[in-house]
Amino acid sequence: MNNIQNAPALPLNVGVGIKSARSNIFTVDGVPTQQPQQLSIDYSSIRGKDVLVAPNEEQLELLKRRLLDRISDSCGETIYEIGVGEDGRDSGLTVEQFEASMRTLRQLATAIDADLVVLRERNVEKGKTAQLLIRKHIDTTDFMEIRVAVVGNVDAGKSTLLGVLTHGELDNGRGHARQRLFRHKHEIESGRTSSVGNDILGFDGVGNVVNKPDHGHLDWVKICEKSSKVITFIDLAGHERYLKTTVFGMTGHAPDFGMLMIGANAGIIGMTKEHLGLALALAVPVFVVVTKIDMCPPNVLQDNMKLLFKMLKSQGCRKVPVVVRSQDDVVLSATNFVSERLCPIFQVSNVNGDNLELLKMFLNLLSTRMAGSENLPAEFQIDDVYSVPGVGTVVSGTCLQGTIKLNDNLMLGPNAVGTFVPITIKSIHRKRMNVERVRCGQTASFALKKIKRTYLRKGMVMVAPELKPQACWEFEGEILVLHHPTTISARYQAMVHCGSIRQTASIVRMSCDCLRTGDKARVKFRFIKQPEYIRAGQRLVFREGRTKAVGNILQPMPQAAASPYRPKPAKMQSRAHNGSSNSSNNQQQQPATAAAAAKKKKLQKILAKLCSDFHIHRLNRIHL
Ligand SMILES: Nc1nc2c(ncn2[C@@H]2O[C@H](COP(=O)(O)OP(=O)(O)OP(=O)(O)O)[C@@H](O)[C@H]2O)c(=O)[nH]1
Repeated sequence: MNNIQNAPALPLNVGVGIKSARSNIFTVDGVPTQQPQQLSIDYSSIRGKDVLVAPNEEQLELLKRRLLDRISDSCGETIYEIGVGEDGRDSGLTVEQFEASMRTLRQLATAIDADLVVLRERNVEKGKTAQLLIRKHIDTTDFMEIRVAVVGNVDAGKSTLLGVLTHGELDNGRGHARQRLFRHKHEIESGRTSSVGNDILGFDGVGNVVNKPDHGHLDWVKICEKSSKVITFIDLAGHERYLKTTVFGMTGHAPDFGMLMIGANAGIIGMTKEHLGLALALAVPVFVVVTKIDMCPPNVLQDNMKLLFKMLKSQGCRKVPVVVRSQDDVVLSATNFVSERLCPIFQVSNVNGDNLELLKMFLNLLSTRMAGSENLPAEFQIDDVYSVPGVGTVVSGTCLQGTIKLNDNLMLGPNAVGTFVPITIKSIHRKRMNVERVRCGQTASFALKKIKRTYLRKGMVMVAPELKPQACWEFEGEILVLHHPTTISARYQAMVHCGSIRQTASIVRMSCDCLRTGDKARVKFRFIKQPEYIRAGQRLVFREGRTKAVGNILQPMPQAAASPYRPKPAKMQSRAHNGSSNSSNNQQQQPATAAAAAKKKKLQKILAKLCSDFHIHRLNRIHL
């Protein structure tokens, strides 16, 4: 079985001078900038493996700038490798050089007000190297935020693992740990998650868990105040019945990573492949957690691991699976995880706690994928709307770009006719904590001034006025059909999930006559109910029952007008039916219209009877 040591070598995104996953635009104060002249900082004098041993004043200043830059690039922390040169070759320091380098790095960390933790020390041919986590102190109202979507089949142990991680108490194997996470009575009774849940796990500057439940309850504000990094778990339902909600959790809640849970004894069953496919389609990097290893016979575990490896390595996934067994493996997999190809696998038990520490260490090292667009105009997608007594209308969601501050004026929309209205931000909460601003990649709730709850819906956005937002009835996208029993042709209707938008759309035209499983096409869609705010490049999922297509938006079409005409949906077409789409559409339209007319007549009859029974005359005015 593969261990991380046997996995193909992947480039590390750490180390002095080794390029970070995101583009580096260097600045004097470590804040990312778009100004090209700042790129001219010459770092050539700090490229050597022994630069930290005895740097001069100038080198020290450059090292500090470089460190600040890397920290701001990763939104608050970086993993630094000492004893490795810029080119990655010729690594290793003598014991004295290593000690001197550590002293310099500690000095630098103090100078920039950061914590430093040694993650991994290694003896290589020419001496010693180490990887260290440098995490900047941030004030009590700020913290780094990583969102992890928790997916997997029913009974894989998702809610249980989250209960164990966030409450620090092991499970009894009969559902004890998950009880605190359920939000509805029917969930407690059935033991099944049906909604999108949020649970948080906080880490301090040196990576210790700060969650301290008080009589089984977690105080989110206290956790956030003590945390440098907060992991938000988006707990999703495993049952097929709730797939629509699970898809919404994966698209609307903008997760940075996916945690695919698999029961060791059950293996890859039910919705496991479906959920993995969804994460892959949305380009969300996935790691796997195999639970229940305490109750699984070794031969069953081995067989299921073989199948898991086979699935991850298959053409559709193209992942490099690695089993994480030690702290070294954790550091290696966390630092290479952004490459999206690596798929770390943890084997844990929620009952006896096996390997849970490795999983926590891994979670502590994850860094956000949504960074670097703080200076752009603000864009916030709404995934939920509430009416809070004494506060008013509250919306929650994710800031996709820019920064939003208290009393900012933004444009909210689109409404049913595609317009946006100006609104003012009254107050901001992050994880139930009052804050003054929210940056890209962070989730938040806003209390809005002078707006009714009924005006709002999931899928709306709040954007900076300079973006001049426009709503679209139509857009062009490129889709790949993952599954359809027969063929898809023009006028086919299905649900489009795109960000927090969830609306039925109809295919207006396609670049080919019909689409079958595995086919790719350029397709023009039209929303059925109302126009939406969409952007080019957004990922989308197009599904109806077992039919599933994935793709991305190529071109929003804000100029397309609303039409009173709604195309009749095209139901599944038979395989034999491959002729010209136009003629076939006409043939189909007649029975569809006839059926609609018959339905209307029947409804009119019922209505007339109701009116005469109850002596109501005004009902006659209702148009069917
Ligand atoms: N022995 C053992 N039992 C476990 C472990 N993890 C979870 N369980 C048990 O497995 C059962 C199902 O766990 P859940 O956490 O409800 O599973 P789920 O994946 O959240 O299920 P849905 O919410 O329906 O999607 C519960 O009775 C848990 O006590 C484990 O590591 N070992």
